[in-house]
Amino acid sequence: MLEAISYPSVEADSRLAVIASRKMGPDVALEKSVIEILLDVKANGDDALLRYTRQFDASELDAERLTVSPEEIRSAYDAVDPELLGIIQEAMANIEAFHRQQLRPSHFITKPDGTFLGQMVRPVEAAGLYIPGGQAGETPLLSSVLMNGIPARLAGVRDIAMVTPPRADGSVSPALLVAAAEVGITRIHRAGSAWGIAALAYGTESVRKVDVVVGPGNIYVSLAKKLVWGAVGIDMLAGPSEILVVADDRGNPRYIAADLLSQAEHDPMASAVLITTEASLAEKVAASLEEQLLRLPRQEIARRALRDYGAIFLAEDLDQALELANGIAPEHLELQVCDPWACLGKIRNAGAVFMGEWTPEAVGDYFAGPNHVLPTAGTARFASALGVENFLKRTSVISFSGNAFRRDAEAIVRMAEMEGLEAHAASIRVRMKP
Ligand SMILES: NC(=O)c1ccc[n+]([C@@H]2O[C@H](COP(=O)([O-])OP(=O)(O)OC[C@H]3O[C@@H](n4cnc5c(N)ncnc54)[C@H](O)[C@@H]3O)[C@@H](O)[C@H]2O)c1
Ligand SMILES: N[C@H](CO)Cc1c[nH]c[nH+]1
Ligand SMILES: [Zn+2]
Repeated sequence: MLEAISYPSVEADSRLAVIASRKMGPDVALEKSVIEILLDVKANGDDALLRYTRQFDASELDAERLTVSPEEIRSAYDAVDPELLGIIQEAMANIEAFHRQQLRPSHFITKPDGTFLGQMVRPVEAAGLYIPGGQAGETPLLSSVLMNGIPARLAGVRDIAMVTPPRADGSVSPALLVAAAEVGITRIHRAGSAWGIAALAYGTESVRKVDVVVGPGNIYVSLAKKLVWGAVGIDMLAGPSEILVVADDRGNPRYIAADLLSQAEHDPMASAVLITTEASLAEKVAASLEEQLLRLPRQEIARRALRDYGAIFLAEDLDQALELANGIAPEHLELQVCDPWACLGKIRNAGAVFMGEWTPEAVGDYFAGPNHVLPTAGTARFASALGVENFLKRTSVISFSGNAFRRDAEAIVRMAEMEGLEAHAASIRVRMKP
């Protein structure tokens, strides 16, 4: 049972340090194990992929099944409830409408002296999406297919690859396959964890390498993404989920407990924190957590997340509660307060903010439209939600006329000389002579 901790206090500081320990700091043992996997896949391709997949996910998988066949996708449509397909399409429409606003055209400016300056926006040629398999591949995050795939398609990426861990019998959930087909994913490979990321980054016989790797995942996935950055681009570190609820006396304890559990059930490494100004609310939320936990199929996962990375902090006032939230910089921040709009301006660090009692975090996970792939472990201080821009590059374009060149030549030569870069200066001077 979570007990409220007064904030500020020594006890609060030590609990905050535990929560902060989820940050991806140097962890020699973990990094070593992930680096070994990455190097193995880089050197041994499909052989390594199959070895890890058989060891961790599907003991019988063979090389021919590393890539999902078109027949499997066709038969997935027969296995999926048409009502679910309709819901997927409805969610897609919301997500697409929201992300369409993120498209930015190339732009150029022209000057009277004949100078053209601009920025050409182009999609990456190939993107790789990591779609979590869930525990033992049994609870695949089909909503993550939509959240990753739709911005990639809107950006104009031609080759959209997806990797996901297979289930124990080697299959991939039909719902996941249907969602991928609906979104326009071009190829699907059965490969999870760090080896899936390595396959996308370095390529294997079966998996063509990509230019950018995006998507959420557990600690191994996130660390692998961090380590392959440079060989490919990545979106951010979207690791184990987290929720932080700020509540005043108007907060509904049952709703708050339910929302905390909605993220705690993702992963034993998930984090769920309540900061409230009301001691009686803190007690009621703690009791409701216990009661609701008993009804959850993923009770064990949620319980561990709460035990290891859960907390209830009792702040002196709302401003202090919001400041503490800014310091934690959570992936999801719920404002379960009397006037959430009055608080919004004080929020500086959060992946997404959920306003008031009718906006539980799960609304954003599935349906509202903004992306649910979000920065975790304090990285919301500098990172943002996945979006169309993660699949785009901007190339600068510069065109000078002779007049513009002659006007600026001397100044450029002076700057090059100041840096001691004579060849730079010479490349200007050679054009200054008749
Ligand atoms: N931040 C976000 O935007 C966001 C969005 C959705 C999900 N998530 C998070 O993504 C994660 C999904 O995790 P998941 O388990 O459902 O799926 P996952 O695909 O990320 O993890 C399962 C994979 O990890 C492998 N694995 C297990 N133990 C391993 C080990 N010791 N070494 C290497 N690999 C190992 C499994 O074999 C499997 O391939 C959760 O933490 C969830 O909270 C985050
Ligand atoms: N809450 C997750 C992001 O942390 C996204 C998700 C997918 N399905 C359910 N939830
Ligand atoms: Zn969720």
